[in-house]
Amino acid sequence: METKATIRTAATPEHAAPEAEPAERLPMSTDAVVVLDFGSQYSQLIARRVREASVYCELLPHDATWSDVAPLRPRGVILSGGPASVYEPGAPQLPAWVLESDLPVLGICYGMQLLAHALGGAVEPAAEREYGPATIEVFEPHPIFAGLPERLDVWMSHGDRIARLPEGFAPLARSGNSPYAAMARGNLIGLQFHPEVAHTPLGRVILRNFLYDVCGCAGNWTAESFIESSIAAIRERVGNDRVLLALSGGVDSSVAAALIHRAIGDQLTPVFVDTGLLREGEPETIKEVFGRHFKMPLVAIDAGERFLARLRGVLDPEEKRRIIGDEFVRVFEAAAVEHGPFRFLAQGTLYPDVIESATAVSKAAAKIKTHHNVGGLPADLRFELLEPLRFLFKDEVRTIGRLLGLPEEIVQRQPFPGPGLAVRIIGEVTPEAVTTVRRADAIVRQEVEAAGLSAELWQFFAVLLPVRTTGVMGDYRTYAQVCAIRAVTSEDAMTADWARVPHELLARISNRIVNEVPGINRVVYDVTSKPPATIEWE
Ligand SMILES: Nc1ncnc2c1ncn2[C@@H]1O[C@H](COP(=O)(O)OP(=O)(O)OP(=O)(O)O)[C@@H](O)[C@H]1O
Ligand SMILES: O=c1[nH]c(=O)c2[nH+]cn([C@@H]3O[C@H](COP(=O)(O)O)[C@@H](O)[C@H]3O)c2[nH]1
Ligand SMILES: NC(=O)CC[C@H](N)C(=O)O
Ligand SMILES: [Mg+2]
Repeated sequence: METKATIRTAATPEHAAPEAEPAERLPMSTDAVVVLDFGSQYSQLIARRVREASVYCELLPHDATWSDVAPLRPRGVILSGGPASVYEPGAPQLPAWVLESDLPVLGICYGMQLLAHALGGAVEPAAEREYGPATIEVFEPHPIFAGLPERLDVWMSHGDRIARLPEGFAPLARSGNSPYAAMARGNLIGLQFHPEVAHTPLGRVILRNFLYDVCGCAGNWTAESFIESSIAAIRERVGNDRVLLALSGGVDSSVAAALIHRAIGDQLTPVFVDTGLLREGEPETIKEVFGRHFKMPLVAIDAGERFLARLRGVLDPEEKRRIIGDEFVRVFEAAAVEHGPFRFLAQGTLYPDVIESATAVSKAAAKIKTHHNVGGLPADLRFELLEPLRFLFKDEVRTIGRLLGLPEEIVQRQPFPGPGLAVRIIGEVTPEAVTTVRRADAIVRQEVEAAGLSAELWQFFAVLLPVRTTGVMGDYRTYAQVCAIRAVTSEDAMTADWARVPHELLARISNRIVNEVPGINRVVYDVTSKPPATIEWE
């Protein structure tokens, strides 16, 4: 379940995400399906829904080859939607292996149109586009609709439609706008609507029908099976060598620590770096909590001055991220001289970090930002990476953490990005700016916790803006900086909504920040969801 042993050399492309070796990802007995990503904004959601149905799956680029896919021994293939039109020149096409493999196929939206196009049907622009809720009428029985009513509320998002079915396909359902809302020929199935989104309320049943009845999956992807197989894989890969674990005290690296420790015991050395960009009280809390719950010695390194020195004068967010990723590794290299030798660097990297950082997962998906622990790693990394959580979503990691016996105070911590306060200071990261945003952040945290809202929110924090505005305090004119408050709800950080927190809470936060934090005279609340914004401002 971790990345393949690759010692990075000068020849390795700069900042490329390390490729994982599929054979290491799951035990022989686990059923898997492949999701081919044609660029839909919902591709990750399909993967999540499949995992929720206890079937292992991976999201692969639409042009993945059979040799990419074969090690997973898939029992079926799901084709995602996508922004292109199949009949346009250059539109992504169906890889030949999909039909040659005789595997069951579920094409969703663009995926359905591709199946139709590849098998001799006709796809054309629809006279009327169909975006939003629709009701379909299922008039032909098929296992994909087993146990479902004849009329189904679904979510549509398409501008093309199938004008003629390919030979041998039967229409299964229609909507007001789509005469072919679903089609099938045996185990080749197409759906014009999106079963993966919450707005298709019975979509999970449709996906389960595909996975269990059409593909014959047993649903044996569970947290317990993951723990067992990763422990075996870690032992085999690490052998008698030693591992340096980058421990932030956050959920992901704490769970990685517990898992790897269970596999290799004291061959593991956790290293916590105080980057000088952490929240108020964080270094102390982490050392204290770690000492209470983990039976391993922790190496703590104070590297605040190094990080701040390298960030001086840097304004560009991606440049900040790259520098921080690089500096982390330099600190680990120095730690290796003192406490090593270490063959492996372990990190709590998760699937969303990988998906959003690089185009390694999806050539059709754009790079949003360089997570310091993925795309921000230097090209000359001297460690092999050990990332046992690299294919997991956050909720899966929390479940695994609980099964490994970690307490709620660790498992429920709000996520905090590795680049820390540096990406919450828009513009240059100066020691003064760090002090200012840290104080404001502490107030946000205290007040949200006092209001009893922390469990409902995914993240809540302060952002310091490089904007000064006029104010009046004690009859004097002030001209000081603006602080933005960000509070979001989310399931997995891939999408998020701004939290509708009580106005009284915002009033208390605003009052305290303006009164207690020198340099800030105005507080604003961020009311943007993700997408179109991201959770962090940089
Ligand atoms: N201050 C730090 N010291 C050592 N390693 C760190 C530090 N900050 C981040 N890392 C490494 O980078 C990885 C990614 O950071 P990230 O914030 O995504 O995960 P996390 O801190 O483990 O969990 P969470 O998302 O809950 O904060 C961590 O899992 C850890 O391996
Ligand atoms: O370890 C990390 N290194 C990073 O470089 C990084 N950037 C964002 N985040 C966290 O990831 C989630 C999604 O954030 P965005 O919506 O801002 O992309 C949110 O939970 C962010 O806090 C990071 N975590
Ligand atoms: N959501 C989709 O997959 C859209 C498919 C195609 N681009 C269309 O507009 O019909
Ligand atoms: Mg963190």
